[in-house]
This record gives sequence, structure tokens and C-alpha cells, in this order.
Amino acid sequence: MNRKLTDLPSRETTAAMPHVRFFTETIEAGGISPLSFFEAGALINDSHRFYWENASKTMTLVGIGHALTLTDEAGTDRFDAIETKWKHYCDALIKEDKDMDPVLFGGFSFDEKRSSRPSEWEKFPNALFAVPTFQLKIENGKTLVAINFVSEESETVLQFEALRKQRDQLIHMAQVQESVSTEKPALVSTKELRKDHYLKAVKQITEKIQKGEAEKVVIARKLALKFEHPIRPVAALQSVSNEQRDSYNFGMENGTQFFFGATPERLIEIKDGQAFSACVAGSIKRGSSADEDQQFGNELLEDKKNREEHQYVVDMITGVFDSLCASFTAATRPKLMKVRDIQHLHTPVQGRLGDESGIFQFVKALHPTPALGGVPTPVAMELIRQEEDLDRGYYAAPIGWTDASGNGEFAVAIRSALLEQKNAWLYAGGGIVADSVPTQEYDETWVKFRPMLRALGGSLNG
Ligand SMILES: C=C(O[C@H]1C=CC=C(C(=O)O)[C@@H]1O)C(=O)O
Ligand SMILES: [Mg+2]
Repeated sequence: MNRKLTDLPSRETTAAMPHVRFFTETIEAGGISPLSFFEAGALINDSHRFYWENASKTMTLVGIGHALTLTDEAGTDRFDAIETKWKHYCDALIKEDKDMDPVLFGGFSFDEKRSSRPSEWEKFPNALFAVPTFQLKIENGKTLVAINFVSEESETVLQFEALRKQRDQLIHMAQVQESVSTEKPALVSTKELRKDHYLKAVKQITEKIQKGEAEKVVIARKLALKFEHPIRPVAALQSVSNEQRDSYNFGMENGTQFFFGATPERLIEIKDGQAFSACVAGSIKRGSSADEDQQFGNELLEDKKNREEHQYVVDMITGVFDSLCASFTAATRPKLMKVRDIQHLHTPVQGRLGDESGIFQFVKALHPTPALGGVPTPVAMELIRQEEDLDRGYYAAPIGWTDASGNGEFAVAIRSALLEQKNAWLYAGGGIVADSVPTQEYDETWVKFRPMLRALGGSLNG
């Protein structure tokens, strides 16, 4: 374990990359809940943490601190920029077989051409990724903790020793501290922001679609919640982790702000040469009994407007798989996806990777799918900017991770909220097509707000 870091081979220096070495060291640690580890990060005053639990609950990742931060740069494609920088660091990675791969976790904003007007998202650049200093991964019944460390200097032994001490302290705190309280936060107020504007935008978009200016456009709106006391990110995660058992539960901390959510929508997973995506669009609420639930589900499967919303997404995602995969398959009819608060139409898509296609190429080609943007994409994006007039920030955008071997997974950050102390902003939207009715779309957004309202102690009645 106490490798001599200074003895390890150094890497060539290039103009693009200064003399960099990227170390990682993994140990196995028992008896840690991921949320306790996450919370231990706050106890050492780190405000750069992340949390990720995949929808099938086979893998949980927690990150504390930033060993390395990657952001976009003006004038370059943000997806390519993150991919290129990450590859450079991966080339400098020094690891042994027993060490897990370091992960790069982060997200992109929905729209890189978003307005520069002040909003709650100001502190989030168009791409924000980090390799955590301390990385916890629970998979296949094993709990692993790694230290990741990037150094541009030759003398790293002392620094690495200090990180080992900190890691042991984090594990100790995670093992012995009291578990997180399950009490819901005390909500002071819930405000619907610009409801009239939203209804008008849906009406206008519907008319434009009827005139043939676009085929589908997703329009969103937001709620502002105020609380009596600042909300701790760990409490928000605890709620979604308990309540949303079939969703991707994620959280990304950026200083005093915390973006979190429980999304059912996979954008892309790459695993051992295979690519997996999911078309998720078309919605109906859950029934109050099993019979009613099934009745609603059948209604959704047969509903012309929802099937149309869904088909645009299938056409686009299968088109991307056609261009980036050596071969692919997609179901011919949507199935139902039922999560705690809502049912969706769902068509899984799966393919075998083409030679050159990596996860960021899929993210770049897929975002935004017509479940969040529209058809045609450039027209829909322009209409969203004009008519919706909302900074979506990281809502409806790709969030996830990749590792040095090219595996990884990105979800679409819907059913999400931005928290800052005593404030939270919640976002929800829906796919508008030619026969959309503004009040019905409005009602659908209330169903989509439910996971975050539930997590934050809000009223679920809309
Ligand atoms: C835009 C959202 O949902 C999308 C994903 C699934 C179903 C949708 C729908 O039926 O409208 C939306 O396209 C949201 O949750 O804010
Ligand atoms: Mg819809």
C-alpha cells in the first residue's frame, strides 16, 4: 500500500499537458453507507461532493473533493473538449491491478447558448466535471474507497500520505456517525413562477406546430420553494434514495449549491463495448389502485398524442445508434415504465459500439433528445429560448460519469431541483405536439414535480 510514488515512472511533457502524473490507490472498506460517507465529506468541510445511484441499484458512487476539475472553454465544442482533456489525464494514470478506475463525474448545461441574464445557475459553467479526491464505489457487494491525486510536481509522497490520513478519517466518521435524520424540511412557501407565461408559451408553440414551423417542442416551467432552515444535501439524497427506488438518484454539489434529482431516463450507458439508451417520453399519472394504475397505463399505450411524443424520440435515438454503432436493436412497440409518481412510454435501445465511438460522442449526438428539446432540434432550441425564456441550467441535461476504460453512464437530469440553503428551484416540462392542450400539459408538469416535492416536504396536490 505504501508505494513509493517518487519511484513511479514519469510521463512525457507535452505543450497541451504540463508534466502531470495521475495517481490512484484503492482499499476495501466495510460497513459504510454511501450517504454516511457523503456526509463525512461535509464534516471535513468539503463542498464539492457528488452522489450517484444507478436505476437498477447495482452501483453507487460517491465523490468528495476535486482531484481534478474540467470545464468547457469558449470557442471549442464542450463535449469534445471534456473528452480530449480526460483522455490526456487517462494517459498519465498510474494504477495497479487492484485499484479501481478513477471516475470523472459531472454534467453539461441544457443549452450552451443560454441567456447571460442573471439566474440561479450563474455558478454552473456549460460543462463541469471532476475526478473526486476520495471516491467510494459500492458494486457487487464490495465497498471500495480510492484516493485520486493529480500532481504536476515531482515531490508527492508527503501530500499522498496526508491524503491517506484524511481518507482513514472519512471512513471512520462514516462508520461511527449517527445516521441521517429522515425528517422532512419545514417548507415555508411554494411559488409557481410565471405560470401565465408558461401557459401562453404552450399555446403559442402548439399553434406554431400546427402551422408546420416545428413538429415537437418541450416547454418547461419552475417552482420556487422556501424553507425555514437550510436544507442539507444529505437529507435531500436520503429522501430520494428511499422514495425513488427505480430512478437514477444523483446529486452534484457546487459550493453552496446542490443540484439533485431522481430521474427515470437513461441517456447512454457504455459497458464493455455495448451501448444502451432509452426512449422515455409520453406520460400519465399512477392510479390509486392496481386496477386504476393498469387502466391508466393502457390508456397511455393507446393514446395518439403520447405515442406521437414518444415516436419522435425513438426516431432520433435509433438514428444516432445507427450512425455510432456497428449494430443495434430497438423494441418495435413501447412498453410502460412505472416509477413512484408517474408512468411513461419506454423503448429501450441497445447496440454494439463502432470502433471509434466513445461515451462523450454519444452524449454529444444524443443531447438534447426530443424528450427534452424537440424536432427539428435547432428549430426547437430556438423556440425554447424565445418562448420558454427560462435558464434551465443543468435541468434536462446530461449528468453522469465515465472511467478511464471508457465505461460510464449518463442520465437526463429531469425530476430535479437546485438547492441553495433555504431555497430550492424545481423544474418540469413536457413534450408539446400539434394536439397539446395547455391546461393538460400544465397538469402533467405537476405530476413531474412530485418526486422533488415529495423529497422536500412539499404538497403533492398541485
Ligand atoms: C421534460 C420532462 O419529461 C420528459 C421525459 C419524459 C416524458 C415527457 C413527457 O411526457 O412530456 C418529457 O418529454 C420533465 O420531467 O421535466
Ligand atoms: Mg408529455
